[in-house]
This record gives sequence, C-alpha cells and structure tokens, in this order.
Amino acid sequence: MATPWSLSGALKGMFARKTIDDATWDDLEDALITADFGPDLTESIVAELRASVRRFNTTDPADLRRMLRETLEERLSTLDPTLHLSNRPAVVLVVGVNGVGKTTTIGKFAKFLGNYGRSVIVGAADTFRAAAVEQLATWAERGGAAIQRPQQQGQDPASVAFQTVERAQREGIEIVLIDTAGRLQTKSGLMDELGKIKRVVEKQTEIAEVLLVLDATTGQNGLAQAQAFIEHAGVTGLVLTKLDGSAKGGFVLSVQEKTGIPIKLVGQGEGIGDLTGFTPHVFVTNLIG
Ligand SMILES: Nc1nc2c(ncn2[C@@H]2O[C@H](COP(=O)(O)OP(=O)(O)OP(=O)(O)O)[C@@H](O)[C@H]2O)c(=O)[nH]1
Repeated sequence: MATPWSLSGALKGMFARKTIDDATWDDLEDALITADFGPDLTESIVAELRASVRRFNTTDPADLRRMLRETLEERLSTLDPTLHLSNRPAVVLVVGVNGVGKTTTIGKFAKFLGNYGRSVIVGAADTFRAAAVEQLATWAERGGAAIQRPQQQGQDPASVAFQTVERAQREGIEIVLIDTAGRLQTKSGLMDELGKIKRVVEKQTEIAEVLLVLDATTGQNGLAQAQAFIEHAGVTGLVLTKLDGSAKGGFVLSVQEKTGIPIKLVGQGEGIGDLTGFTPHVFVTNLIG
C-alpha cells in the first residue's frame, strides 16, 4: 500500500537501475533529505550503507534496498514503543501545543483502548476554553469514553484531573486520559500548570505515561515548539499525528533520535479509527516499499 509519506516513489528510479553507481548515492541522499531525515541522519545512513555495500561487495540495487530497510528498522527499534498501562487506573497525561491534534488523538486513543476491552475516562483539564471542552466531549463520545468536565469555566486544571482520577477509582474505570492546555500566556505558566497536575495526581496514583503529541507535517519546526514539554514535562512517549498528510516519513526516525523518546502511537487520518501503535517493521515496509 502506497502511503503519502512513502519513499518508494522517490527511490523508484534508483532501484530500477541495473547497478549501484554514483547517481544511486546522490538519489538516495536527496530522497532522505526530502523525507526530513535531516542532514546528520542522512549522512550517517548513507555512510553506513556505503560501508555495507563495500563489505558485501555487491552492485545490486536490490541488496541496497534490503540494507536500507534493515538499517532503518534497526535504528527505529532502539527505543521500546510499548505503552505501559498496567496500573489501575492507568493515568495518561496528554500534552502538546494547540492544533497538533491532541483532542482528536484522545478520542482515537479511547477507541483504540476500547477495542482491547478497556474502559476509559477522559479528563478535560484544558478548562479555559468552553469550546475546547465541548470538542473533547464530542471526541470522547465517539471513542466510547466517559468524560469528566470542569464544573465551571476556568476551574483549576489540577482539580479536574483529581476529580477524573477519583471517579475512575470509584467507578472502576481502567484508563484515564487527561487533556491538558497547549497554550498559556507564558511557557513557564504552562509548565507550572502541568507540574501542579502531576503533583496532585501523583498523590492519588502513579502516572503511567506522559504522551507528547507532535504534528508530523510541521517536522523539525514542530519539535522546536514542543521543546519546553520535552525539557520539563517528563514525557515518556511521542504520538505523531497527521502522518497521512505528510511527505516527511523520515521525521519519525529523526524525532526519536533527537529526543531519545520512543514513538508509541501514530495518527494517520481524521477518523476515529485512524490511530495505531508504532511497529518499526510495518513502518519501514510502508516507507521503503
Ligand atoms: N489528516 C489528519 N488530520 C488530523 C490528524 N489528527 C488530527 N487531525 C486534524 O487536525 C486538526 C486539529 O486537531 P485537534 O485535535 O483539534 O487539535 P488540538 O491539538 O486539540 O487543537 P486545539 O483544539 O486547538 O487545542 C483537526 O482538524 C483534526 O481533524 C491526523 O492524524 N491526520
């Protein structure tokens, strides 16, 4: 299946040649740069493949394709993409700047968990905008999850988080997904607010995951915007959204290498079912063809 972020189109000419020559290496480098692997990773991948081609003394582009798959899969597998959700309730904080797809992701994630038989409650701890709460409620409903709303607009986000966890404990709901704000007047205000949510929830139970949502179409730029979360929020996993609208499949590897944080979920569409776990083998097969 050809995905929009697949490299197979860009690599087609290269693998159609009879032999590996200088033009092959130029094409490979261009394809990797265009796919947003970034200059450092591109250089490192090309150097590794040149060494392998020399070592195996091959001139067959089919060998090169296999080696490219292998190195990408190996590099993507250095971090563990497993979600750790065995606590009851398992509390997940979902963080990220506005517009990256946080609300949508929470709905899709609820659905994803529901497919595995888990019960889910969503906490609307982005309490400032009433419209945001309503949008979240719509997605929670689509995802088959309960929702804990703020009792009034602007209620302390930490108290909404507290009430959500309390309700999950009382009603035996297995997974808690807490939506947090993406935009405040100042970054330090935002981090203080998150810090308070964490402190309050940690008195009730351990926090299972802090998932940072990133928009794949924004590439390196989006990563820069999310830097404060990476530095201060104790992020345990990344969710890449909008991969379907992105020509930047290489961002998947560069973001993992730059942050040292595993990708745990991938969003590939606007529908409720368009979220999957991250499996390096499947991903690389789609990327390289
Ligand atoms: N194509 C595509 N669109 C997506 C995906 N995830 C989210 N979107 C779209 O991105 C837009 C923003 O998504 P939201 O979930 O509202 O983003 P948010 O981060 O909660 O933004 P705010 O509500 O402004 O805080 C919406 O139009 C979504 O339909 C995805 O995986 N693929």
